[in-house]
Amino acid sequence: FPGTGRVGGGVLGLNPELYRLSCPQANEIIMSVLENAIAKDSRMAASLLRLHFHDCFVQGCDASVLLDDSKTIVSEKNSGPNKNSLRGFEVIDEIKSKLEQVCPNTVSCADILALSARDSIELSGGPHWEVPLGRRDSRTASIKKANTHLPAPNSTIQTLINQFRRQGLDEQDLVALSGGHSIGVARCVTYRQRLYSQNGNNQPDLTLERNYYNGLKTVCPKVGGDNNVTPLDFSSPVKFDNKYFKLLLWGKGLLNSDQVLLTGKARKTAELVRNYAENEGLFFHQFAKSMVKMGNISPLLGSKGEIRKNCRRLN
Ligand code: HEM
Ligand SMILES: [Ca+2]
Repeated sequence: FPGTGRVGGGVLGLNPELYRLSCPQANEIIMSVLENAIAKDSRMAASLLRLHFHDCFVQGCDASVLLDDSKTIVSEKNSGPNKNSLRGFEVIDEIKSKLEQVCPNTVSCADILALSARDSIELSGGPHWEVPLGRRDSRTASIKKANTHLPAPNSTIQTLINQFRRQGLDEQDLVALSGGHSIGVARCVTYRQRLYSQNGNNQPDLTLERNYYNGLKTVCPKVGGDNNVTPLDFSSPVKFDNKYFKLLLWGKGLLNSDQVLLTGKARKTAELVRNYAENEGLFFHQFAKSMVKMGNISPLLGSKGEIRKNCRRLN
């Protein structure tokens, strides 16, 4: 099974069938909570996808991102990339409490994050994939790694490639997973630099298409409005599709980290952007593959970690 190879000391790898006997209702419960949550707030699918990503890039997919501050924990929620930005914690709480009622001490918070990300994509019109299961929950968190390992929106292409490589992910994974920005929104603070002073020279990023740039300036003024949000993919912000890549071809990527996949002078990533813009099936196929790969980053297996009863705190 995937996940087996990269773990030292675990006796078993991850297994998509893990809860078939121990919690057969798990999939249905998760799906029904998500359907309601997304019906109430269409952005929630995007927020849950991002939660899984921000978990996996910090200590691996171990639900470290869900831990609140406590005597022994410095929460990752207060790191630069996460603060005032991550959302969806209440939805994960609701899923966890329902699962604890029907199959106590069985489904880990880390697996709930992976399954919620998968189901959110499906509910948004994207591909389906099988999720290897059996990640256990950490007894630690790392605000330091959250501050250093999560990519920044003004990253260069080389920084993005390096940060993904450090997680065992290659350029194909970087470009396909960036397609997660097919849904959801970003705050003005995350892209303001591109509008007003891309290189500290009081000039906008010249790769921004003119009309798109003018529109963005109205939501994101030079001063103030830090938390004003705008879609990452304005052409279909709640539908998971390949429009994100088409927008990049037209100079309408929102974040610098989006646009440099095409313009950043890395021939491989630029070619992948063009391929995914052209062929949605190819994008869906690679996205599913890369999500499984990301979901397998350093899981806690065997007797490592624990199955938390409440995702916000240690048992
Ligand atoms: C390649 C490097 C990446 C960078 C630099 C990046 C950066 C960002 C930033 C700055 C935001 C807006 C946050 C805010 O304004 O509060 C965001 C949102 C989002 N990101 Fe990424 N991201 C990256 C990769 C990914 C990946 C790999 C995924 C998932 C597979 C992902 C999924 C999302 C989603 C779904 C949202 C919208 C969340 C919402 O609306 O609540 N991102 N990202
Ligand atoms: Ca983690």
